[in-house]
Amino acid sequence: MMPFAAAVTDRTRRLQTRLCVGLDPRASAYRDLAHLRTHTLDVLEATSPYAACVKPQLAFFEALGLPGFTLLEEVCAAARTLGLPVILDGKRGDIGSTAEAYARGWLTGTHAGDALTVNPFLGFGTLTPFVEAARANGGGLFVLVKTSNPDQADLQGQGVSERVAVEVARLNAEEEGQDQANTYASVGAVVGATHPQDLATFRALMPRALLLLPGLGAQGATAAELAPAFHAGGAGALASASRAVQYADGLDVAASREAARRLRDELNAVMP
Ligand SMILES: O=c1ccn([C@@H]2O[C@H](COP(=O)(O)O)[C@@H](O)[C@H]2O)c(=O)[nH]1
Repeated sequence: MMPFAAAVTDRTRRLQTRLCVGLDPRASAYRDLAHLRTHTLDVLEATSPYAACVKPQLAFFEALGLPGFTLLEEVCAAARTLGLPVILDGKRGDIGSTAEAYARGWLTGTHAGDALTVNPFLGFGTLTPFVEAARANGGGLFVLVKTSNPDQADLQGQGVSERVAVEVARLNAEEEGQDQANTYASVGAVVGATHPQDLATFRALMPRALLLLPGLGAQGATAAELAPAFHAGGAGALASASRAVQYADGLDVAASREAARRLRDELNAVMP
């Protein structure tokens, strides 16, 4: 199986899409669990022709309890059938021994994804179990570098994000020589699409990292501002939208499909 970063890059090139479709199934939007399940799987299938990958938000699945884990497994299996790499958005991170369990569960377990978002806030050493699991399994990581929310400035300003970015680049440099065939290494970075003024800096600081850019649509970011995150030819980043696709017009799946198509086209129109 192709490593995660290579699989996403290959899909981007073949289907000409840089869109990551987020799945954040909100229980309050549905009659019952069966309704939530059907709609989530229908949105996944309907938007897949326009998606480079899919990003289930673990919080919404965990909030459903055991049935949520069952649904997550179904989503991951359906995505694989559709050829879509899966990024689990869990923002995991903890002391090393607990990080090992997170890494095992979310990168190698029964409900594992192809990639996981991770939080470096407990220290760079706590990323090691995730990095090892990703490298050993052809998986990917997205380290939180500068998140999309306005409150990120409380703690992520004043050079902190840049420091994390330098660590991401260092981890990726360790892979040089091991896997020169792949343009992008296993460790990617989350940089909010809501910070267009910073995208060129982070692109330059992390040349071999795939950038995950959440915040497209509902959080106000537009495709037109995201070009600096991409390398020439339009590779190297994934712009992510959840509510703007899944609930583009209530629960109308055709509207979700159309929103994904439109976002794909808007991103393609600004590629360097
Ligand atoms: O910096 C970040 C990291 C992750 N997220 C997650 O992405 C989606 C965004 O949902 P929208 O509906 O497209 O706003 C959600 O799951 C967040 O937890 C983020 O927003 N920002």
